[in-house]
Amino acid sequence: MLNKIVLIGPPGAGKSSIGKSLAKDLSLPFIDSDTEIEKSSGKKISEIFVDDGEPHFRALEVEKVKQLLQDFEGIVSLGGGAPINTEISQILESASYPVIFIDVSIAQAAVRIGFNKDRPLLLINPRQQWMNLMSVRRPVYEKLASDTVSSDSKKPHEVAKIIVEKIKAKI
Ligand SMILES: Nc1ncnc2c1ncn2[C@@H]1O[C@H](COP(=O)(O)OP(=O)(O)OP(=O)(O)O)[C@@H](O)[C@H]1O
Ligand SMILES: O=C(O)C1=C[C@@H](O)[C@@H](O)[C@H](O)C1
Ligand SMILES: [Mg+2]
Repeated sequence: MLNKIVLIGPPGAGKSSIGKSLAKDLSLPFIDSDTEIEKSSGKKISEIFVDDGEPHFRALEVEKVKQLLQDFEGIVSLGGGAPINTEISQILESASYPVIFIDVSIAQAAVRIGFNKDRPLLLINPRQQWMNLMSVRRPVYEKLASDTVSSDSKKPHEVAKIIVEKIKAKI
């Protein structure tokens, strides 16, 4: 039985929006690693970056994501940088559940991300930073993904529908 689907991809791909739609379609619960880190720490991600630094955020992230991947049954949206951690990538690489890379072009990501202060890695020159992150991360996302779906020019519920079709075709 399908009890877990993990969504990976860069900021602005639509993981959180698509994940919620997918959860509704499949009548499964939804969880977002960023939101869970914020709940446990009582701080926004941007505050953790400013107050405690990125290494502290990454330490919280690896523990939270490992716990979610082990215990949570439903749709899991991971923070954009989570798959870069070796412990997390090893878990995803040997996973028996679908790992979906939500791809997006820089043109669409730029529109969606804008200058949102909630994305601490993209505060200065967000377009260039996003491209820098993607040049390192794209090969990792591609290696870990059991399927890739682009969210360009599609609404979250349309992407969710495509994901369901791809997964059902494999069962
Ligand atoms: N398919 C889409 N078309 C247009 N806008 C979208 C689409 N998907 C998401 N958005 C919008 O883009 C923004 C980013 O979406 P979302 O938060 O779901 O992305 P994310 O991949 O979870 O990003 P992050 O890694 O920063 O959490 C939101 O404002 C959302 O409403
Ligand atoms: O791409 C990243 O490294 C990040 C993406 C967000 O989901 C958050 O996890 C945080 O802002 C870091
Ligand atoms: Mg998100």
